[in-house]
Amino acid sequence: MKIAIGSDHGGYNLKQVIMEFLRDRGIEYKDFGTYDTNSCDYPDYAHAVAEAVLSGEYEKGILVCGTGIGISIAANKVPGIRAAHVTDTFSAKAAAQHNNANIIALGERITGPGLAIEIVDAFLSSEFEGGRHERRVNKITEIEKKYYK
Ligand SMILES: O=C(CO)[C@H](O)[C@H](O)COP(=O)(O)O
Repeated sequence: MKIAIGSDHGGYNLKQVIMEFLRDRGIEYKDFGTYDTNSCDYPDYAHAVAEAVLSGEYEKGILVCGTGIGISIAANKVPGIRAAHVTDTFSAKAAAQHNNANIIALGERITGPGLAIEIVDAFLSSEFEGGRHERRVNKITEIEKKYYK
């Protein structure tokens, strides 16, 4: 599994913790920035990670900003992206199993490093269950198609 990861300055430190976890687990990843704690704009990194996931080269994405909110909103503007802003492991698991989320977004100013690792682990180790959930996810795609030509 290859993971695309990105953050703004507000998520930079938590991203380092998550990347260490991925390295320890032997999970391949690419960091799409930002590469320091200088103030920057989260949509830039949301967009880069969203495109990387859409390209098919990366199976899932992880985004971090201060709250996880802005960076998930921005990623969700990209058709085909289902970015779930999560603050607990139950949601992280359900995001994969029910929503077929291809990105999770976390907030460094909200979620501590220990919980963040558990959230990432839950997301990466859970799979889409299909069935009734597939019908619902397909309806999300239908909505997208109405607005993005
Ligand atoms: O959480 C975020 C977006 O949802 C950003 O990380 C946050 O808004 C950055 O704030 P500041 O420029 O004050 O560090």
